[in-house]
Amino acid sequence: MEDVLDSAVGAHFSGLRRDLRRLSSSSSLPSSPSSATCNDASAAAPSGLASPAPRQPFVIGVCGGTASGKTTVCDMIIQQLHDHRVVLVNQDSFYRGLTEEESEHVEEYNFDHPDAFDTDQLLECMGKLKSGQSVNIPIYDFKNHRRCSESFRKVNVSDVIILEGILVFHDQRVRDLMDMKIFVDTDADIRLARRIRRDTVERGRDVLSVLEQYGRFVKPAFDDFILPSKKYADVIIPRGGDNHVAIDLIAQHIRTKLGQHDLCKLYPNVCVVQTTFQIRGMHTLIRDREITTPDFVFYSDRLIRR
Ligand SMILES: Nc1ncnc2c1ncn2[C@@H]1O[C@H](COP(=O)(O)OP(=O)(O)O)[C@@H](O)[C@H]1O
Ligand SMILES: Nc1ccn([C@@H]2O[C@H](COP(=O)(O)O)[C@@H](O)[C@H]2O)c(=O)n1
Repeated sequence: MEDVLDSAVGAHFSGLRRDLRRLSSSSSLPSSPSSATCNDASAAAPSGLASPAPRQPFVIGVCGGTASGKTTVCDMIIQQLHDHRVVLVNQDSFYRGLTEEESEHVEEYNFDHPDAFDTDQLLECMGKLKSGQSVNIPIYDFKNHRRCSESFRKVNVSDVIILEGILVFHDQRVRDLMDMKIFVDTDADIRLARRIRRDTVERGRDVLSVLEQYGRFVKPAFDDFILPSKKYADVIIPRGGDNHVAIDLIAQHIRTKLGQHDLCKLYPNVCVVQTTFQIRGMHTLIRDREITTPDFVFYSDRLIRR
C-alpha cells in the first residue's frame, strides 16, 4: 500500500528534453552532466532521427482463491479506467485440454494444480501482447472441461493488460511480467458459498460434486499454492469487490502510472525517477525561498545527476 500512496504524491520527471540541440545551446541550463538522467540510447541519437521504442503496456496481475471476486475486481478497475485501453486476460483460458482417459474420470482431475495450465502458452501470448502484437486467446468451456476448438478471443494491443487467475503468482516467469500485483482476499466460507451457487447455476455442476471437488482439490491447492503466493502481492484487497476504497486507490495509482507512460511516449528520452523520501526532501529544499545559493546548487545538482 505504501507504493500506492507514494505514487499518488506524484512522480518526478527528469531530463525532459524534446530537442537536444536547442537545449544544449541554452545558456540557462546545465550542459552535458545533466544528460545522465536521460535514456542514453535515445539521448545519443540526434533529435528527430531516433525512433522512440514503443512503450510496453502496464501489466497488472490479479490473484486470489476461487470465487474470491477476482473477475469482479477486474471489472471494477476496468470501469474506472474507461479513458484507457484495457484488456483482461484470464488464466482459465489456458487450461489444458483433457485426454480422453482424463475426461472419462474428470472427478479425479485436479484443476487447481499448476500443471493443469499451459503456462508456456500463456507466457507466449503475454509476451506478444507486451511487444505490441494482438493475439488469439483460447476460450475455455467449464461445462465440458475443454477449449472450444474453433473459436478464439482476439485480444488487441492496449495500454493496460490485466491477467487474472488463481495461480498467476505461482510461476516466477509470469510474475516477472507484472508491473503491479493484487491479491483478492475473501473469507473462505464466503468463497465456498459463492462457488456452490456459481458452479451449479453457470458451470453445470451439482452441489455434491462441488463439495467433493472443493474438499479434495480446491482447498488443498489453496493452502499449498495460492495462499503462499500472497506474499508476492503489492496490494491485498480484503473483501474483494466490496472494498471500494482499495479499488479507487488502485485505479488512481494506475492512472498515475499511465500519465507517466503518456509523457514518456511524447518525450522518448525522458526518464522517470522513482519517488523516495530523499527525492521528496530535496524537492522541498530547492523550492524553499529561504534556501542558500550553495545548498540550492548542491541539491539541484544531486537531483539532476540521478
Ligand atoms: N462482492 C460480492 N458480493 C456478492 N457476490 C459477489 C461479490 N463478488 C463476486 N460475487 C459473486 O461471486 C461469484 C464469483 O465472483 P468472481 O468475481 O467471478 O470471482 P473469481 O473471478 O475470483 O472466481 C460470482 O457469481 C459473482 O457474481
Ligand atoms: N474444467 C474446470 C476448470 C476449472 N475448474 C475450477 O475453476 C476454478 C478457477 O476458476 P475461478 O473462476 O473460481 O477462479 C478452480 O478452482 C477449478 O477448480 C473447474 O471446476 N472445472
